Amino acid sequence: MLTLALPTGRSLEACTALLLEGGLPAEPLLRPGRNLEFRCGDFRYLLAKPTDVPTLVHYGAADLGFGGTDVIVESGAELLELLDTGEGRCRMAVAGPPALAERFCGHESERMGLRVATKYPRTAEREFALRGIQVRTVPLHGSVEIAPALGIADCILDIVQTGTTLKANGLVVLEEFFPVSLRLVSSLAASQLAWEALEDVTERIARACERRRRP
Ligand SMILES: Nc1ncnc2c1ncn2[C@@H]1O[C@H](COP(=O)(O)OP(=O)(O)OP(=O)(O)O)[C@@H](O)[C@H]1O
Ligand SMILES: O=P(O)(O)OC[C@H]1O[C@H](OP(=O)(O)OP(=O)(O)O)[C@H](O)[C@@H]1O
Repeated sequence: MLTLALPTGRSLEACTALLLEGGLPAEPLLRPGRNLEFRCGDFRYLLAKPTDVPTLVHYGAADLGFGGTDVIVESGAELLELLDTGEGRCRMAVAGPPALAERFCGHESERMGLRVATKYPRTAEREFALRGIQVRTVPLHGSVEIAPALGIADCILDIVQTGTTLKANGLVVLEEFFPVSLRLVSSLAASQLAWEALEDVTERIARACERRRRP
């Protein structure tokens, strides 16, 4: 039996669709109610907060999991990426008031010490450090775009999809760090102990992704 950890929230619908379109038994996920665990044939599904999926996979509570690149990178968990589903595409970007744009065009020293509000403090520290810039993170759990107007941060690091939230809060993209999309990951242990089963599931989901991409 394989255990898959699935993120609740906006990604659950896409995960369920990919499983069903890949021919995996996942019908109960269409009406999950308050249940957090489902068994269907040879599969067991766990519903978890998106940010907890990498942790469940890392600690072996699940063999596989679906997660956005944003939460996977932020978790710091050592996972094996099996597939980029192409769903939930957006980008991890630094944004701020337009007046800050000049500092982002100039030398790194102009960005030193910036206060960055974010749901992704580890990612912020790592990505800015890779660019030779030390920042101070202001950790928040949501509504990050309001932080510069409140005076508690100079800029934000968050995911941007349509840009609607940035625009509504008077912010612009200053720099894009990396693309984000929904990935299928496994633990290193599961990849060694159950490689054939993982490969079969990955291929089925990959075919479902391909069919979705076809016009
Ligand atoms: N605007 C967006 N566009 C595309 N994908 C997004 C967007 N916002 C979040 N995501 C993806 O969805 C995931 C988080 O989903 P969501 O925002 O529903 O989480 P949540 O609110 O913590 O979930 P829950 O409803 O269980 O509390 C992220 O990992 C990201 O990859
Ligand atoms: O570019 P857009 O299409 O506007 O999407 C980006 C917004 O979506 C996500 O927020 P979410 O809806 O999850 O709200 P929260 O993080 O503030 O709770 C993300 O954190 C951005 O705020």
